[in-house]
Amino acid sequence: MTHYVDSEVGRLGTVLLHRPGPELARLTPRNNDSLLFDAIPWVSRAQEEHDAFAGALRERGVEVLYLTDLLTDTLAVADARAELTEQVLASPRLGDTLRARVAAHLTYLDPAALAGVLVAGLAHEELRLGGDRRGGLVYTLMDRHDFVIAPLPNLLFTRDSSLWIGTRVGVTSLAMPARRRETTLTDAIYRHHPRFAGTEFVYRPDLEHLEGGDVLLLAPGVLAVGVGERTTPAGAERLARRVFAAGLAHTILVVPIAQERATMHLDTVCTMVDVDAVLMYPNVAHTLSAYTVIAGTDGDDPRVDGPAPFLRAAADAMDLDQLRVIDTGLDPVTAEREQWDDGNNTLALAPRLCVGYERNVETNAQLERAGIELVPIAGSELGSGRGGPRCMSCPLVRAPLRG
Ligand SMILES: NC(=[NH2+])NCCC[C@H](N)C(=O)O
Repeated sequence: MTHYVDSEVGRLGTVLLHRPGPELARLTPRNNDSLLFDAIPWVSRAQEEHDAFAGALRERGVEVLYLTDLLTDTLAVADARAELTEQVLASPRLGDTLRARVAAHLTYLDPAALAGVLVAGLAHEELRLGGDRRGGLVYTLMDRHDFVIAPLPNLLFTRDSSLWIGTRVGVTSLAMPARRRETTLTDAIYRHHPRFAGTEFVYRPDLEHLEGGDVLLLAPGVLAVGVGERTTPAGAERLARRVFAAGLAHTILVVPIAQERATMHLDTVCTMVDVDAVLMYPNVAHTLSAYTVIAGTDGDDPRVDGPAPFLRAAADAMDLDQLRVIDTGLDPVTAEREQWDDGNNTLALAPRLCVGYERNVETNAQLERAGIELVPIAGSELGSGRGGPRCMSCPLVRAPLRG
């Protein structure tokens, strides 16, 4: 099985999704901020919306893999099960007494049930230790609303926890505490699931912070990496060194983005919809700048040029006269609303064909005017975690653009 991705727009063959489940039902007004959701989603409607998203992909010939299915298969591998169990038990929040109780609880779960707990977490009352203080001091003092194992509601955004460049997978290094455990799951899948046997890694979760939403494969050999709230300059430099060493790219554009929630990843302000066209948030399109990083010779440090305007630097690196820009929204207010609602965050199924949220009416009209076909999906509930079709998908196979 060859997995291969060298662009944002080559015909999509296989994608990794996560169907949201009981982990979303853990969100309350008390914890939604720290769990990085802006509202409390209606779970069954979010699932319907997600099923429609997956259906739209399948209808267009895309193979959809679900993270929970891969995780369940992976947990049937003894080493993977031991490793993943050890990782949740290692949390210093537990203490030895509670740790032993949780370990006993997990031992009896079959792979599917264990996958369920790893994703949805374990609430205080679910452990059912009775009133005899068998959980020890930590369990006794734990708030009834707290989790013994925290849920992973942002697993929905599979874009961030792993990424593919060429034939290699990168397991990323997530910046926010609420998401860090996600990569224990993606890492175990890629290292132990038979489908990925022999796959080489381009990035590891113990390296400097880097999230998939910040990485755009502008063209074969050319990457853009956003640095801001999530990916650090050190993460971008580390990725550059690793892709250069592996011969996966010759140029990396490092793009500083505002360190705020509305622009947490580069793909919240810019996605590609054709080999030479980007959909961009107009309020930043012409102010965004980029540093061009190219491989040093003979193991020297990479060379850094710039800054230059992002659109100019990108066109040069991609060997184009210019990059076509399609705006999110028409006026600044509509643009700001639609950017917030992930109008920019489209998933290309092929050049000039992409999936986007139906609610971003102006952005979608702009796409149509530019000759881009849009497959609209509903996202009123899915969007409450601040992510669109690109964030909710991790491409594993795209038809190569490289000649
Ligand atoms: N690639 C993306 N834009 N991902 C969106 C992730 C949203 C998620 N709630 C977070 O804050 O991490």
